[in-house]
Amino acid sequence: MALAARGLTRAFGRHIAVAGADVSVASGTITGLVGPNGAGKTTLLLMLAGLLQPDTGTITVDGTEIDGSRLRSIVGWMPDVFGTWDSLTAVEILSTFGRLHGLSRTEARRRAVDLLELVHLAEFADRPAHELSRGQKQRLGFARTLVHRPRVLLLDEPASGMDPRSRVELRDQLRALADSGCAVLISSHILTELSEMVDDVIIMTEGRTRPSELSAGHRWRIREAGQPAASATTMRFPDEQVAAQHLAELIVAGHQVVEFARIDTELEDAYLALDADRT
Ligand SMILES: Nc1ncnc2c1ncn2[C@@H]1O[C@H](COP(=O)(O)OP(=O)(O)OP(=O)(O)O)[C@@H](O)[C@H]1O
Repeated sequence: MALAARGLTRAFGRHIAVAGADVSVASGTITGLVGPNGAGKTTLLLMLAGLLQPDTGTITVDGTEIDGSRLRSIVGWMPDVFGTWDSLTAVEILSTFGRLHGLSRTEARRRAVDLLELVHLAEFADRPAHELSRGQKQRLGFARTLVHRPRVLLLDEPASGMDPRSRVELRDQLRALADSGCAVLISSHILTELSEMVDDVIIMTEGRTRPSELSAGHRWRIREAGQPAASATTMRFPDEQVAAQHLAELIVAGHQVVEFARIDTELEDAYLALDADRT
């Protein structure tokens, strides 16, 4: 399912938090949303999730404009902090959301148990949520996001509080969801991690969006034997297959390639350049 928005605007009093933002997230892809504190990312995500009414602009799914209540049935929304009902167990919390999304009692319980397996919280299934650590609550929040099998996922700083293993698992789970056809939009300040995960990036500053150069593929660093590290070549390829093809051609042509790697600081570099522009 593809999600798109055009000219989204939202003000709080006289402060314009989002000022004509454009978003396009294709089915099967993961898009990063980055920008400084206060840029308007959460406000934008809330509008895309159908939880905040835009002042102007349109939101479409697969090309059809839809309203907030329809959006909420299609979209899985994961806020940066997942408030739980502390006295309910993990299974009860997920089943309750399942019931709210129209599942029968039996289906909701089965879905809750499956999702707790997925996020490695099965041992907490029948324990009250107040026993969960912050990172475990985030994982429970991710499970809740998936209860109604959403085809669009919007995640606001989902990895905050998660340990390294949980972050890697989250990344793999998001990729699997994208591969199954979901459109995923994820905001994060951890740019190196984000850059390993995303196919595309939207940069947001002062309420406005702009695509990043990453849309045109990633830059790769290439160094041959005897070539000083500082003078390694960099090239941009649209995808990994084209990069691999170029490497094969270099080898066949007799080049002694000793380094061929994607530059993972690319997003960070673009972001810092943007920050420098601001000051
Ligand atoms: N409910 C609200 N009432 C008034 N102002 C708000 C409200 N929500 C957000 N804002 C303001 O809108 C602007 C954008 O906030 P938002 O939370 O969308 O930014 P953000 O990019 O998600 O920031 P961060 O990276 O710090 O999470 C900020 O200036 C914020 O103070």
